[in-house]
Amino acid sequence: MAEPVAKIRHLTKRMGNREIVKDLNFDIHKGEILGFLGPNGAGKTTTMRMMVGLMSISEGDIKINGKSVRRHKEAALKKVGGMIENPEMYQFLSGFDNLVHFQSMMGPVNKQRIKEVTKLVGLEGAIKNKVKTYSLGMRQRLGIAQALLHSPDLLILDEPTNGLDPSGIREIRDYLRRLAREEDIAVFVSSHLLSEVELLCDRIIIIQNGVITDVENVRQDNSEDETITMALRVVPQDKAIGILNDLNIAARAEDGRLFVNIAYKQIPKLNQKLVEHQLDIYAIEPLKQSLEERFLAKTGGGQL
Ligand SMILES: Nc1ncnc2c1ncn2[C@@H]1O[C@H](COP(=O)(O)OP(=O)(O)OP(=O)(O)O)[C@@H](O)[C@H]1O
Repeated sequence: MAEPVAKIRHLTKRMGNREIVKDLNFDIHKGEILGFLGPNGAGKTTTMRMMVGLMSISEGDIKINGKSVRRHKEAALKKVGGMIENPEMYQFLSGFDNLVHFQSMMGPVNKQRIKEVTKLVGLEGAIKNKVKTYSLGMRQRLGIAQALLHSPDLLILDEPTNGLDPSGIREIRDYLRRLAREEDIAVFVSSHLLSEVELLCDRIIIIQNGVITDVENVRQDNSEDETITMALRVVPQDKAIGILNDLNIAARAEDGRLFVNIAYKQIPKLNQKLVEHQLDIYAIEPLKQSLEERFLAKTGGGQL
């Protein structure tokens, strides 16, 4: 795998005698959307503020493209775009003029880039309208466009879907996925909603009380030897059980389905056998556990 865009090592933040963030270690890779999931007050914003240089680091370091945020802050943050808390916008200016204004504070205005980022977040039709006419979702997208102006390799977004309705959440999700895929950007996004990060992210880091308690792959690629649980809806069932037994696969019948634990690579063979014996196959599907179920199983019902 290519070098990670960001390497977070032993990252710690102290305020007074409290450790708000304790010894965080993780990497963020190009093209991935990494979720940062935790309840209110877990330390997500504090971590992100350190990652965009808005807050000093007490201990440890963050390296972006190999450059240390602690020692070479300006060079390290050159390729980082962030939207932490609600983006500040001029309500009486158009979205376009807001982007021009923001870009002019950082250097020369590049209208071509403004057009590109506008397209990336799907605001072409409204970019000349005043921001005060925008919905919350459009403002969030304009904030993301602003963070993208200088073509960052790493985009850091703190609760970008906060306060949005389901269609607004969906829009942000679609645009972020497109960004990661088409621009090959690493996206690090926080949320306190498990169901939301599960839909959006490739991988999720769970933080509780300033400590990483879990890292989960959301899009699971099954390796050949991995054992998975499959649910089979086949008729007649007793004949199917006989075939499974011949293949040394134990089956459990429940609710009109058969549940089997088999190696991923055995699935085609099983399929073939059932067809050969002319069984009626209605479904052969992996029994997926939702992230919530996996999380509850791991924490023994712990609260997020
Ligand atoms: N400037 C500060 N001084 C003292 N304590 C702080 C400060 N900022 C944050 N905290 C505390 O640090 C903890 C983590 O806060 P943080 O905002 O990082 O959490 P969070 O996971 O982003 O939660 P939320 O979603 O509510 O913003 C909280 O207990 C908060 O009260």
